[in-house]
Amino acid sequence: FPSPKPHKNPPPSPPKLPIIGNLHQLGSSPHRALQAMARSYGPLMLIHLGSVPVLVASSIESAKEIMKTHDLVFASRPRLNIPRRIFYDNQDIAFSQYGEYWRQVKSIAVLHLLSNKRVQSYEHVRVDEMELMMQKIQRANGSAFNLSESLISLTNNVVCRVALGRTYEGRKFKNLLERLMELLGCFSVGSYIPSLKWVDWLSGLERKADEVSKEFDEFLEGVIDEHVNAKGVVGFEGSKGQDLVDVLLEFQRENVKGFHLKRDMIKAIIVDLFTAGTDTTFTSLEWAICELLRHPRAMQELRREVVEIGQGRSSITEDNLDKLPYLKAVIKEALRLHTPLPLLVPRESTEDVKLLGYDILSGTQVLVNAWAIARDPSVWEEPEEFRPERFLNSSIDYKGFHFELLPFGAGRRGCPGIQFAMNVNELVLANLVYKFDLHLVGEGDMDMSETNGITVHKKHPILVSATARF
Ligand code: HEM
Repeated sequence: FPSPKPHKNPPPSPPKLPIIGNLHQLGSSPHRALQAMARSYGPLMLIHLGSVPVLVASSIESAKEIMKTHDLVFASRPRLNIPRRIFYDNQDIAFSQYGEYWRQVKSIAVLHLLSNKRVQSYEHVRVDEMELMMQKIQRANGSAFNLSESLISLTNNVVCRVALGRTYEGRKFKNLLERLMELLGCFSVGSYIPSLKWVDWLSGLERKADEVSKEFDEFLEGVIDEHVNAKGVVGFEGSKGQDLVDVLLEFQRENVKGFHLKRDMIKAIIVDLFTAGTDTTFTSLEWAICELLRHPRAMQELRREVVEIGQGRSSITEDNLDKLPYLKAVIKEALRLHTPLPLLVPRESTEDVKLLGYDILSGTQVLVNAWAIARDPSVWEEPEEFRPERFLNSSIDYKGFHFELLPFGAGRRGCPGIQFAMNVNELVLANLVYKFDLHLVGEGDMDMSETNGITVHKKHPILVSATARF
């Protein structure tokens, strides 16, 4: 925790309560509560979660200051109680503190695990899993079909096959992943109010985190042993070439640049790929489909585009995807309205710094309200409306260079999995709309309630009735 230093010119702060600070104001939907607070206290405000000062950025300018102008100062992450227990003392990529270790593992991720070339090499995995899902929908033969559940299986299976070489479809693995994600979304009192650390223990939160990480560890031990024993027989059932565990084990053997990748580090990175890669990808796809079902004109336009490209062939292939501007616009618009991680992943400053005239102390936690920026009426026309057309003649992209649209963050800490996620989402969405007429099951409008947690899902699954078009 930061040492109490005199604070010369801090950003505006809402009044706080003793001990809990502003915690009680966050409610079940912190991104919405913080958006409302920013209307009174400005686009750069300092709130207090327990005893921890947290800087909240809610405008393009303030986000740019943090993730571009002073990106290096804000390139660390806070040490939080639950992630520390899950990621082998933060030896993963997403939660590790800024420094040489993070630089090494991030560069392994960017250059070797998630590079465009590597992602491309798994096209067969995406196509297989997409076709399997389409067959399941077809078999439902027009009766109510839980599309959300199917999308979760698809994203889990893709990450499993790419990372581990095969799928683990049993209920047990799915349940383990669900518990892991739920824990990451839990609020740990002890991380913010040191004097109440015992609450995490008493509530069973720490025990649950330790149990889940132990179970995951046993699972990963088995996976790694399997890979080590199968040395030379690269790739498992159904996969061609290397999977990501193979790539990491090769790094370990070769000791590249004198950097020794220990077994715990490999496991932490794999857990990261699951926690950062499955839920986010599934959620963004689910919201995109949900908006299309609510907006028949947009659905029709996308249908027109894919039919023109598909020309009666059985599927839309990956090499067609670049010829589908409306598809890309739909996905961008869904990411704008439903930023899967609305407050991104918290950062932490490592030096004192001046931001928009305010003094920010070293050790301040930072949240960027990307969701609020993406709905800012001073930036976006009719921001609450789903209008994919807004992106058709616009250069605005989500890769971290346009600060009005930041679903993947930006700068050094930006998401390395954009290509991975987008290849899955574009392929699945294009084929779903190409192959089926989808209708919402049930009466009335689609329920748009959100879950609370680090990733914001649709609360209730999408149930559709699908008629095959071929
Ligand atoms: C639609 C899907 C996804 C969304 C919305 C998303 C979003 C994000 C965000 C907001 C961050 C934090 C960025 C920041 O601090 O500036 C992040 C980091 C990260 N993401 Fe993603 N992500 C997605 C998919 C993926 C996938 C598929 C993978 C890997 C398979 C992945 C791996 C990571 C990792 C390893 C980090 C940590 C980077 C670091 O701390 O240096 N993400 N992601």
